[in-house]
Amino acid sequence: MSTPQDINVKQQPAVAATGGGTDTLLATEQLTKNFGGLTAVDSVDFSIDEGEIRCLIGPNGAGKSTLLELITGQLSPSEGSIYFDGHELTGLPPHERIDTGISVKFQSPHVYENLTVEQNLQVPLQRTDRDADGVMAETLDRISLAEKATTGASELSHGEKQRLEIGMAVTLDPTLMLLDEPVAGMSVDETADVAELIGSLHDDGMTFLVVEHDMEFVRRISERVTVLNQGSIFRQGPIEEIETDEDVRRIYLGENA
Ligand SMILES: Nc1ncnc2c1ncn2[C@@H]1O[C@H](COP(=O)(O)OP(=O)(O)OP(=O)(O)O)[C@@H](O)[C@H]1O
Repeated sequence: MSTPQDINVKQQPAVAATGGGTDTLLATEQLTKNFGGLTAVDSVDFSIDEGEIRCLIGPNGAGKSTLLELITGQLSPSEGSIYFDGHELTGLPPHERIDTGISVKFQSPHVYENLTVEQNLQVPLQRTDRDADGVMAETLDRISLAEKATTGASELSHGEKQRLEIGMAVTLDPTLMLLDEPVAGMSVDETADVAELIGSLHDDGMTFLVVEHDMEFVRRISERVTVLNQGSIFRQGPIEEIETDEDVRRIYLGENA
């Protein structure tokens, strides 16, 4: 098992190559993942600045979830490196990455159906030495589930379950939150609630990387967007530029337009 090295990401070539500024929080360098003969993520140099809400978009099979899972450590890269907040993450197991300040909410809800809302939040809280009562009250309030604290998770709507899972990640007070399709299958109102929740966490300084297909939601939460296509970064820039880019429309937006 490798140990975190004190690497200043600001000095990494990948950061310079991808235009990362002096506040780069996460950087990947030549990150590659092969599944047999298929290259799902192909030599990706990618970076996120501290305080950003970055959305990662792209057609089905572009490699978005794979990139996320390489960052969390669910998958090991075939080649390349990942740096976060001054440490090299490559080779660290997922739980050690969480300890560096990365939390993740995967695509499908991972709440404990047989526990109440409060008990679900207690699960990650046990990992921390934070003031459990204070964090519990604040989180319930943030995710608008205070009135359902003692309700069984199985009785929650899809949107409430998604908010609960974001809340579970928030209890760890992460620096970077990774969200994989957080509003998939949600109603317009539920989607608006999640956008508001992300906005309020961002106001408090949290950085986000969000994989999402819902362009209305992307427009609402993100200023800067990265487009992945066939495992490579295809375009990167402000949402207004990305949306009007003919090539992006062709490979991605055309699907949903
Ligand atoms: N465990 C795996 N084994 C083999 N191939 C995989 C595995 N995981 C993903 N792939 C393949 O890698 C490619 C990228 O998949 P990935 O799920 O990362 O794409 P995505 O952009 O997240 O797609 P979607 O938007 O549909 O979720 C796809 O061709 C997929 O079939």
